[in-house]
Amino acid sequence: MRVSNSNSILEVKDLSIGYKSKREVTIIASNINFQLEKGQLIGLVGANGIGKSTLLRTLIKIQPPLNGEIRLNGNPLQDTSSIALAQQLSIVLTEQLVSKNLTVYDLIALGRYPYTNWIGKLQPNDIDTIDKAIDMVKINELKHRKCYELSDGQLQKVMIARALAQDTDIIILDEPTTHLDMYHKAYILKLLQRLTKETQKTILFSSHEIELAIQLCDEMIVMQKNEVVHDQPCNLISDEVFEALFPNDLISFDKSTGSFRVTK
Ligand SMILES: Nc1ncnc2c1ncn2[C@@H]1O[C@H](COP(=O)(O)OP(=O)(O)OP(=O)(O)O)[C@@H](O)[C@H]1O
Repeated sequence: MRVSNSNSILEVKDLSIGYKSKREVTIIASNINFQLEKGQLIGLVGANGIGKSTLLRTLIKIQPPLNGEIRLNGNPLQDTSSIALAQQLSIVLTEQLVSKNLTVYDLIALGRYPYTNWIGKLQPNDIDTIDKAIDMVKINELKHRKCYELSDGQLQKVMIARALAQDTDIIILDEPTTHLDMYHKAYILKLLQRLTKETQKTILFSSHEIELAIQLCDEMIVMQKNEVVHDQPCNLISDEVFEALFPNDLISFDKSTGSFRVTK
């Protein structure tokens, strides 16, 4: 694959994703092509069951691609060791397998595991990175609390701080706005937008908050039945990509406001 742009963090070429069992291969999406660059906020959207989580799982190397190439910082993902992967890519999943008995600080400190020795002893630069992550997400007042004491919105911020402490080029989040109210959905996505600008990290998230993603993202990946499209939100609107996302018997997309309306 061509490494055409030194700012390119993640490149996907002719990718097919899906599931293989002994008896059959189920292709969820194919011919996926995109290139994500440094400092961008990218929203991955599409209808329920279209394959967003499958795509993210493939990008984070939990699931093998059926076909095609994924390159992280120019190197094939399949050849990237677990430790090298953890130094370049961090993950925030919806259903986190965190021990909620940990304090917020200790949970965020776990983000440093790719850099600490086998005892996991934090060095001064680790502590500095953890403190910066806590400051950036503005959760200083939470740091001595136990994770089980947190609301969903607070826990989401803590998980984002943990990913920042991991100090990777790209952070990938699967539905970070699930369980949040309207205000906190906007808050979390706005926080991600600010972090891309302040840190120049690339942040890719999946979401059903299409209208917020249109307003906040630099680029979006839209999964449709027969095609996966990647472009800036304004181009996706003028190409009428959002009109084709859902059956139009119930909702339609209003180009002028960038929002969906219930058909009367
Ligand atoms: N382990 C699996 N084996 C086989 N098929 C699977 C598996 N996991 C998911 N699928 C199927 O893959 C398709 C895509 O699912 P996926 O969870 O990726 O969609 P999604 O866009 O993330 O959905 P949602 O928005 O509802 O979370 C669905 O048809 C689903 O049934």
